[in-house]
Amino acid sequence: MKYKRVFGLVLDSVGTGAAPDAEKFDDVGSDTLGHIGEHFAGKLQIPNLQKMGISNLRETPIEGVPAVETPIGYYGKMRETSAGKDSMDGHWEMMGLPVKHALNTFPNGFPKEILDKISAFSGRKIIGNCPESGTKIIAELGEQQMKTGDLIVYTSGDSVIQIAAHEDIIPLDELYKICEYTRTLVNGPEYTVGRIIARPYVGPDKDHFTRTANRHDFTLEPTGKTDIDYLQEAGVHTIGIGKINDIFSGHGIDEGYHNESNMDGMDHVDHVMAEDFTGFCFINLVDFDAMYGHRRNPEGFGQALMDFDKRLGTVLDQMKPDDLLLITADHGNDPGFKGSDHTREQVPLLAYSPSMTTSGSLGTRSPFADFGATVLENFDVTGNGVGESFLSELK
Ligand SMILES: O=P(O)(O)O[C@H]1O[C@H](CO)[C@@H](O)[C@H]1O
Ligand SMILES: [Mn+2]
Ligand SMILES: [Mn+2]
Repeated sequence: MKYKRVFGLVLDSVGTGAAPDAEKFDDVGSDTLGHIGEHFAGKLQIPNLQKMGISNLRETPIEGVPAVETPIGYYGKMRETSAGKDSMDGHWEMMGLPVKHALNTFPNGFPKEILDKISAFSGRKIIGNCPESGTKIIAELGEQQMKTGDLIVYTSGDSVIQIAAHEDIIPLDELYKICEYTRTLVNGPEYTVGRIIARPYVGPDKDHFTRTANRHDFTLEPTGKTDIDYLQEAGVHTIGIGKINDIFSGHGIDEGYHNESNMDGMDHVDHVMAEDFTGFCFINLVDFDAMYGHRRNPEGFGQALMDFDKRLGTVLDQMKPDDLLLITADHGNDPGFKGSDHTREQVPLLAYSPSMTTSGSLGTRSPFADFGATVLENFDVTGNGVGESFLSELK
């Protein structure tokens, strides 16, 4: 059937086991959901994800979350084909635009010419210039920044330039301007970087610094049309909640909401669900990734999943017969794995509508673009042909 409203919910970094190409990323053995389950030793309670089939889609169920006999909808997995494992690659691929060529990463720091330009533009010195976890680098260099006003510039395993600045020392407006300028330096052809990320923080000293929700991602302009563009052009209403607007540089989004947190994001979902519209609502919940995955904190990650699951219960109760909910993730970020980077994993795929009369497996789908192709088919919109719709399997 065709649905009036489609909600596409991305649980940022909630992977479900190493992808077949994990070796290329040094991520063999990663399993975000599996390791969180092991950490909770039977006490992870996610009854709503469970009844949607979160363990049915796995070879080994999440500990404490047995597979159910009859899920309420359809379940499967997706495998990424993009060259990178960052949020941008994952979301673009979901919307029909896999990232074919690897973007620049900077394991040994940034080229001097780029740093010199940022320095000249901002009138500030640059410190950091290495891959590091964002909370560690502000603990190490934040007090120095408070004295000198220098910019903390760092990266990760992803194609990112991140600029951390204490909000009292470098005002937000200035930080955003520096990031916007930095964006112009790495749009290719010599250097092509996925994201410039403003990382503001507050606090009196290294033991009390906390990052704020004023984080802002300046993403590369999509290199082609994505499914959200095709939807918007066809007059289908498009809503972005959370990082979605940033990830697509605002392209294709009619109505956008910035999230302060996962719970705030779910408030936005409740708000949008109460509206009458025909269209696609694309949601990203980033706390799983930014607050727990990169911090390698399985306790916090599991708690965040349980908190989300409660809100998911409310969403399931509010859904109308012609609503479709699709849940997936953009990559893994296993809190039980080495390092602090994303992990190349398969991602869950869950589909539910109150009008479904049967349930079953959607198998393992690739590329992620099958997700967007399904949304396109639902609204009778033609895209670029990447991905295969599973709409007809939902009954
Ligand atoms: O360690 P923090 O600053 O959270 O940064 C992480 O967040 C970035 C974007 O998700 C990743 O590239 C990784 O470096
Ligand atoms: Mn992500
Ligand atoms: Mn991340």
